Amino acid sequence: MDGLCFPRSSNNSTSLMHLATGIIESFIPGYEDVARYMTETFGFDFNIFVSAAAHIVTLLAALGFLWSRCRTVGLDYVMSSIHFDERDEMFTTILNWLAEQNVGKSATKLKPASNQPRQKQIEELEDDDGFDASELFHAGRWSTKSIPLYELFFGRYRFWRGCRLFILERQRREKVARYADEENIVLKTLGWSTEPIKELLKAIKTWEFEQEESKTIVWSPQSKDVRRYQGAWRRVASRPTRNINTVVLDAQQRAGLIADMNEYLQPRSYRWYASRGIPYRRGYLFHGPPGTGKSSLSFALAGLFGLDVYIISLLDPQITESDLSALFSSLPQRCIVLLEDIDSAGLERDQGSSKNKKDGGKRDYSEHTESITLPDEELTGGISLSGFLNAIDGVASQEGRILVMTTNFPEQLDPALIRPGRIDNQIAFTLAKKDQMREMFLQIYWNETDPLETITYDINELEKLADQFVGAIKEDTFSPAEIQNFLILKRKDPHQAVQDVDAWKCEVLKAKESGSNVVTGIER
Ligand SMILES: Nc1ncnc2c1ncn2[C@@H]1O[C@H](COP(=O)(O)OP(=O)(O)OP(=O)(O)O)[C@@H](O)[C@H]1O
Repeated sequence: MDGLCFPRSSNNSTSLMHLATGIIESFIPGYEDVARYMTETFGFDFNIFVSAAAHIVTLLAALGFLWSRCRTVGLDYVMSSIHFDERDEMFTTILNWLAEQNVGKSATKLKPASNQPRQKQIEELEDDDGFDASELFHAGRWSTKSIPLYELFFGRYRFWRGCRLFILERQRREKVARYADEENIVLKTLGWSTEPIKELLKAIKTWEFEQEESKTIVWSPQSKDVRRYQGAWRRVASRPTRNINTVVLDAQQRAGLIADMNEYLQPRSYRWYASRGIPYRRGYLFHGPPGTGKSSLSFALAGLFGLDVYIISLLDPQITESDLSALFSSLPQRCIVLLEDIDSAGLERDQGSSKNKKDGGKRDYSEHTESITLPDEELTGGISLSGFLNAIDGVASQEGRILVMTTNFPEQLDPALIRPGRIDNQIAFTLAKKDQMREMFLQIYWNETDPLETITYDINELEKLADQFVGAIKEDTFSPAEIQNFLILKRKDPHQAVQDVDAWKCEVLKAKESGSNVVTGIER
């Protein structure tokens, strides 16, 4: 310290001061010169000033830290909270709800909504009339109009509901595995009861219901590698609900089916089944030729009763028998499980052929049907009939679900698959009857409720045209899908449909007879 010109004193505080000056100098070269200059200019020891400032800053930082700890611990003590991770059904709903509230609208940090169904953006576009229908459609241009949906970024948000303050914290969590949850949210409020948060959650659920009232949510099995962390099912679509009246069926058949499902779904039915020891499950088989409305009716029924649809393909190589059991056990209490084209799912029983015979895990179904032993594993699709029956009947399988199987070939199904108790009601779909064709014709051209249509037809005129149209086609000849396809082609003019129906009919029949199923060109 020889180079220093500060007045020397023998007391300890001065030597400490010089020590401090030396330390500061080693971090900030030139500090000594500045300190000397300041001391000489202003006539006081600048080192004392710096040292005091350093003490004050340290003290304030310590106090700040203590305050934040006390506040967190103290607030945690007087607050109740409910925690959600990504697997919880409410996780996305809460974020979506919040994004719509003032807190979401005024937030300065947002992120694109990861779980928002793409469908929503597309629907918002559908109302867009900024497109000229006479121009060629261009998907790229159309998609530039899509409005991305956002949700709150990680952080802490406060919002009021009535007189109560709520806090939402969106937190990133440490990754415990490749596909593990990476975030969670915590809803907090002041007080030692979680009731106000539960009330809020009920209101959020109601909001969600109102948002999706006219939607049917479709789920499919989660892919294998993420199933363990993100649950068995994944929401794949949210489709506009199909009005049950748009599926043209025999009126009595439709009414009977609706009454049957309604009776089953009523909460009191659960008690009735339980008190008699009958498993609370119901199964339907929709059978008939392709394009007769089996899938359409399944979705329309889901919409009518507000049920989600869970679709499983038994041919999915990712689904093993144990996966199937897990899928059935993690269904919600009320839903429709749709298994389409069950005849092609390769569910076979082992008849003792050397090809299929396996030693282990046999199950005897003699009690239910003829004396036949089924192995636990068959070849096709990895799911055997016994594995499938175990999954749908097993103790872990969710009660309250409705199983709908569809097939074009009911006669090919194993009796064990469709025995009462598994399939309680069978609905036969047929090729188009006269009444069905008439109803379809009227539905296509009667646009009373469609404000986008420019031409409206008088209902009496339409009824006359419908009669002419139906008069030209023999019933049980074409599927409703074929009729619909023709009417869509002629959707601009019902007169044209009546005029062209003979030519169309001949062409389709000719194609069917030749087995080609190919009809020439599209003529409007
Ligand atoms: N009964 C019907 N009422 C109204 N539309 C129908 C009817 N049947 C078929 N369609 C129309 O035909 C198309 C195909 O129908 P859908 O997929 O429901 O038939 P499907 O019987 O399930 O056929 P597949 O056996 O090939 O799966 C849909 O667009 C649907 O609107």
